[in-house]
Amino acid sequence: MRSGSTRECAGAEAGANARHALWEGFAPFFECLRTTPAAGWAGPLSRLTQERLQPARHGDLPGWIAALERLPRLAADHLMLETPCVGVAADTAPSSAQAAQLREALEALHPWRKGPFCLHGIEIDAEWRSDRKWDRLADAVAPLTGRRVLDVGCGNGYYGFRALGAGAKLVLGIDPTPRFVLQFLAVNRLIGAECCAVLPLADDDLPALTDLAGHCFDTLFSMGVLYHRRDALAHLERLRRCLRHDGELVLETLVLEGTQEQLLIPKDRYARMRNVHAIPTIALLTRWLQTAGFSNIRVVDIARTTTEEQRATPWMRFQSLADFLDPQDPLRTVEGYPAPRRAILIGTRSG
Ligand SMILES: Nc1ncnc2c1ncn2[C@@H]1O[C@H](C[S@+](CC[C@H]([NH3+])C(=O)[O-])CC(=O)[O-])[C@@H](O)[C@H]1O
Repeated sequence: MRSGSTRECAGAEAGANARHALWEGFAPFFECLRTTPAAGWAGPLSRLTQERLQPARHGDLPGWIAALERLPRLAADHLMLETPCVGVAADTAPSSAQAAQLREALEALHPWRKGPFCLHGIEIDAEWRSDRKWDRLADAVAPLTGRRVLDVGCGNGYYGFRALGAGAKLVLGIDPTPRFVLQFLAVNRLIGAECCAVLPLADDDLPALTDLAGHCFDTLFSMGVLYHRRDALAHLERLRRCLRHDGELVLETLVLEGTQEQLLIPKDRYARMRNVHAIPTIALLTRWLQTAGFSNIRVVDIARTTTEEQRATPWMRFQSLADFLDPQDPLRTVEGYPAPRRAILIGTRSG
């Protein structure tokens, strides 16, 4: 029989191995960050990342880390970062045992909200066809070649990979949901991008970092986040301070139809989401952007979200948009509000 102290040692060793599997995924990014004007962020960011990913902080984390460790090591001979299905393939297809192991480890990270990903023959058909949003913005943003990109509320980092594919030299994604960080680590364990990471942070973490090494990003994405923030102006001001002068903000958010400055404040839920605080018209959103210090503001796309773009799939088996719309009138949510309609606005940091 094992003694208590042997068991403790075995537990400590397993914990250390799990931490190793995590840090192995972030290390190349921190090395890359140290070569940029944001080098001052590397220390605080890595400390914050370690703190937020303490296994004790999140009950599911040990299981997700174990899934990460079960991913087979496969050659990354062909990267696919410029195609709708982001992914990787090897010259030699994985064995059936490796393919089964890969599928099982990726399924352990369910639900996959953003994608698609094509990983050694396995297609992760996520809830969102994120490639469609990318198609709506790709030609409108300043060319990403050689730029440093910050993606706030990036989910599992789908757009970060697309930004690398479009020539960005460094992409930092932040998202406070640990599952999405682990999904990124799984995908990137296979892809092997060095100057790209998703870290477990929120927009509230940005001011402290900006004081250390502000103004260092050339392009900043904030997509699908503004309506989750109680103080939209504070969110926009934080974003501005991370951008260099003339740097570009790409803001995607829910908008209300109408030409006047108006704001919908859902009474309780909006499309079954508890945390949608406010939906402005484009006129009001434009004024918020001006107030926060952006200029050259332009609307590059307005689109109603369709049930082809957001839907349940085998990789996201919960309810999705079709369940959140009024079955008698798909132009309304189940609560009777206008159905989701999203706009992409681009502005540059003026001050
Ligand atoms: N305070 C916060 N700071 C940063 N992120 C946050 C915060 N609160 C929530 N999030 C994160 O913001 C993301 C919102 S989804 C957009 C994903 C991607 N951008 C997309 O455009 O597909 C919404 C949608 O599906 O559109 C989630 O990943 C949250 O964890």
